[in-house]
Amino acid sequence: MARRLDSINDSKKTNVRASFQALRFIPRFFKEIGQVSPLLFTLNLLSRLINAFAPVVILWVGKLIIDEIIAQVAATSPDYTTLWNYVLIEFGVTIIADIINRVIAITDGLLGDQYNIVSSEKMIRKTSKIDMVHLEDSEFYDKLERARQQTQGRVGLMSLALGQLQSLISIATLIAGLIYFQPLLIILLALSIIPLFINEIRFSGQQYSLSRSWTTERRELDYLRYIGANDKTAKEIKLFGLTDFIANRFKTLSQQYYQINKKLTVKRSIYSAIFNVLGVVCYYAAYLVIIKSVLEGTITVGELTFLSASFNRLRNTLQSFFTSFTRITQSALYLKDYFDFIDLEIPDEHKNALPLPKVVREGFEIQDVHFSYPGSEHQVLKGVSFQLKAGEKMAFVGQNGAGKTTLIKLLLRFYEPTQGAILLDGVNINRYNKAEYQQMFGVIFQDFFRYEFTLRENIAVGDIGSVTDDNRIQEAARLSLANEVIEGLSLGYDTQLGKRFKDGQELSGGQWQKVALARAYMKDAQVMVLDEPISALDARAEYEVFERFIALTEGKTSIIISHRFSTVRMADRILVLKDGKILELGTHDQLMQTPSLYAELFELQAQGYK
Ligand SMILES: Nc1ncnc2c1ncn2[C@@H]1O[C@H](COP(=O)(O)OP(=O)(O)OP(=O)(O)O)[C@@H](O)[C@H]1O
Repeated sequence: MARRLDSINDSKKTNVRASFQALRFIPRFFKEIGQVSPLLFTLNLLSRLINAFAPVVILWVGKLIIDEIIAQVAATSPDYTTLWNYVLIEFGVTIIADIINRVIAITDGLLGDQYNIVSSEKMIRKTSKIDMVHLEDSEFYDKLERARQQTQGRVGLMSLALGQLQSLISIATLIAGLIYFQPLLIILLALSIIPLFINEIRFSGQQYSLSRSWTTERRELDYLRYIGANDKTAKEIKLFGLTDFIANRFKTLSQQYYQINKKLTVKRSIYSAIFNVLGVVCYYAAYLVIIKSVLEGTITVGELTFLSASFNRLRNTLQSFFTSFTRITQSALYLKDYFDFIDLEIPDEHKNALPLPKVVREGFEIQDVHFSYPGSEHQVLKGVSFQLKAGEKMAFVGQNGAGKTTLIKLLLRFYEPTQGAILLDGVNINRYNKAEYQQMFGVIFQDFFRYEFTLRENIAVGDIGSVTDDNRIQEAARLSLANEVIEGLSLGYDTQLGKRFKDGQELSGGQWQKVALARAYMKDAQVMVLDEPISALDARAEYEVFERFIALTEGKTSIIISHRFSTVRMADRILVLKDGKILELGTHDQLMQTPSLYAELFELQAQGYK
């Protein structure tokens, strides 16, 4: 069942066969819906089953009524009892069918909503298990986009597919009526419907191909829409006068899609119209056959109304059955994307994983690590080797793009080295269970996320299980100086942060950093990593924060990335990276005593403060 990511790189051309093949996902889709709420699902199916017979029953009673009227009009002493009973039956059936229709509509809505919740949750959970390598891959994002797109269409697909089952039974009963009275009508019916069906299937395949091949562009359109109307980008867009640039880019791209789509839609409509005319011709041919039978006295007038109405009803039901069918095949192709995504194979980390050391004894050993990002030729790390001893505080410094953050990402197993290895207590880190291994770290990245949650929740994301533990949250806030932020907030820890939601309060860059830093203090992590998350703090605050960090992580292994040398010097050892290689490694004093890049940069910064 599980599939590899690269095995679902289907070609863009999707044909009719692919549409039909995608239908194999429908039973699984129904199974999932059934599991969401067995009761609602059964009720829905039963209601549809009962109502499937309603059309033929109503038409048949209609025939009985007409025949009865004609009989009573011709009778010398008419008796209307049977007639009124028929009318009463038709009335009853109509009312009951209407009530059942409401039940179908309600259960459809409820089931659809519930399935939407369950499947969206599944997607969120699945995404969290996917490797960073895939998450940073644009092709992967296209898949995700198509799977997400299916989320919106799932409710409609469900009622459509269930409706098809109902239509199928109605069609069977109506066809049985036609065969009983006039088998010739079936041939006319087939003639009127089949070309329309083939046409629908053909265009539906083309429509999906088009929409699929435009996934990347649609993602770009979404992005342009987002940056064009967004509080975060508004400042720059205004100041740099980017509105026209973004709007024009959006317009050009969407116009291209519109034009291709329009061409296809118009073509599809023209063909449909032609085949529809054929349908009308067939209907009138059938009508003539029926009239002829009445005139020859082989069927009654009631049967005439029954047959002509049945024929017409069948034609309409079949037509909508086929149109819905093509819509279903189209949606089923998206369903395939969704299931492909859900079925993505995640290597079983628990198998053969070694137990993680409870306490790090020796530390990390980075052995001749080389690394290039997937899909890139550029070697970011070129043979990096060093030891990070247990309990040691190390600082990484180096120019922008030197590879500091990349080194951290490898240490955290977001990526694997393309060459070389990283050992923890003498064992390659990829031998440990990844989730457990990553739990060992308390990390704050420079591009930490600003969650538009409350302040309390923003701090608690460092250890979300403790979201109700006021003492821990307050202590973490005190250590990171985030408690100073609270003074300006109306609802204290319960203040909503950010501007997206009602009563949200925005923080300054430095205040956000203090909040993010508090996350690192939320859990008692064995290894702490601060990847330049406090660059926006004022000099006094940064110094204070680092002093606390050093004191608090006493005896713990930690890594600090910073461009401020006053901070860096507090580390036990300093590693200077240049173009993916280690240039220098030593204590502050050692590096200062030799003519080093570190000493040069340190002096340069110190001069600036004089
Ligand atoms: N996800 C990625 N995919 C491809 N290349 C990347 C990715 N992230 C970083 N790089 C490249 O890797 C190189 C090193 O980046 P890295 O973020 O490790 O530098 P850094 O030393 O932390 O820099 P800074 O001080 O600016 O944060 C850069 O050339 C960058 O363009």
